[in-house]
Amino acid sequence: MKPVIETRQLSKHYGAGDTLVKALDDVSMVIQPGEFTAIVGPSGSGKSTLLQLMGGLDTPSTGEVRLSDKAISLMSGRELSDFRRDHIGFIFQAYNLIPVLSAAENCEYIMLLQGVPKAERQRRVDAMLARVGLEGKAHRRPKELSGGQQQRVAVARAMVSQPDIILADEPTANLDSQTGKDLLDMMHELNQKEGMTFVFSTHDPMIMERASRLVQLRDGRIEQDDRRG
Ligand SMILES: Nc1ncnc2c1ncn2[C@@H]1O[C@H](COP(=O)(O)OP(=O)(O)OP(=O)(O)O)[C@@H](O)[C@H]1O
Repeated sequence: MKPVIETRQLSKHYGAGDTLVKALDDVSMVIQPGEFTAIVGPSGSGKSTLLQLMGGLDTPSTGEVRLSDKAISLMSGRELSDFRRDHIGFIFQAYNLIPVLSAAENCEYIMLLQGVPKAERQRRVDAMLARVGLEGKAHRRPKELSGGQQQRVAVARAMVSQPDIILADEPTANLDSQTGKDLLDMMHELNQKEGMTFVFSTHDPMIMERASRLVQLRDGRIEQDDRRG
């Protein structure tokens, strides 16, 4: 199977000399379609840095990221932003919804940029909001929704443009444990039923328990990489 994302000897350094920080240090890994991967490790071990580089939101100091077998470094800025838009869904700890747009409009936005026709946009938004349990709340703005509901909108927004992979940076960190569990159940179901590939950066034991693969980072390096079942 063609990997969704591959990193080759990826490093990200900040500063120099005595103040050099190796946020990521020689990380090579392959994410296969259908995986439900948790990247774990102590605070400062490089989890967010790895996710940002994997999604082409940041550039490495050395090494390479390949998305669907294409090297990011060979893409122009425009090509990369189009590629990200069309192939990668992002979910962030702080939800990052657009406050002035409704739940439905937040989901519709990327499809507008993709040029998806209106009727198709509407169909996909309705189906996806129902899928994440938000039917009836399509017209609410983020501030009229709870944290868990906002994160559900973020999952719907990430899924609705039919990406190859969802990169989720500590998606449950701001949620109480029951709301976090419900959200995780929903993402796990999307993985199991629809084969959506997920990579999480997380401290959440519930995500670690469900993950099909656990990658442990320490000081910017992979300490352990276990696939289960
Ligand atoms: N812009 C930056 N400038 C300097 N150092 C940075 C920068 N961004 C990250 N770092 C450093 O890189 C290292 C890895 O940071 P990163 O945010 O990836 O860790 P993390 O594992 O996601 O941590 P947490 O679990 O606390 O979110 C840390 O030592 C951090 O201080």
